[in-house]
Amino acid sequence: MKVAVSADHAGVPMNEVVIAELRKLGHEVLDLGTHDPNSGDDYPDRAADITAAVLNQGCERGILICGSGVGASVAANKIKGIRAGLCHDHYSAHQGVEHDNMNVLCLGGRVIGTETALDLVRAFVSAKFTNEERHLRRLHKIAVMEGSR
Ligand SMILES: O=C(CO)[C@H](O)[C@H](O)[C@H](O)COP(=O)(O)O
Repeated sequence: MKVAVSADHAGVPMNEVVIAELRKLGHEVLDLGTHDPNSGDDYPDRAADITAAVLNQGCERGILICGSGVGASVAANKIKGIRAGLCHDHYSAHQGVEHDNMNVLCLGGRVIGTETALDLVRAFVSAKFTNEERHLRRLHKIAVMEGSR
C-alpha cells in the first residue's frame, strides 16, 4: 500500500519512527516532512499536503501527526473525500477503517508514546473497509452532508 506521512514540528520525531515501521512492513511511503522539530509549521498546511496526497497522488491512506492530533483531524476533515480520525487506541485504529472507511489516521506526537503509535499504525494499515450495507448507508449520508453526493 502507498501511504503518505506528514507532520508539523510537534510530530517530529514520531513521523520518522512511523515511516521506518511502514517501510519495514513493506509499504511504499510518501514522506511529506517535516523533519525539523523547530520548523514552527502550521498543521493546516500539513493537512493540505496529506489530503492532496490521498485524493490526487495515488496514496491509499495518510498518517498526519501534530502535537495533540486534534488540529490535524479538524483541518483534514474540512476536505471533501477525507475521513480522518484521531486515534489513541487499537480498536479505533482498525474499526475506523472497517466501518467508517477512515483514510487518514491522526496521531498526537505529544500525547502517545512510540509503541502505541506503532500499534495504531499497524492496525490502521492492515484494516480493510468491510463494505457492509449499513456502513455504506452511513457513509453515503456523510457524503451528502459534505456535498459530494
Ligand atoms: O497540537 C496541535 C493542535 O491540535 C498542533 O498540531 C500543534 O502541534 C501545536 O499547536 C503546536 O504548538 P506550538 O506551541 O506551536 O509548538
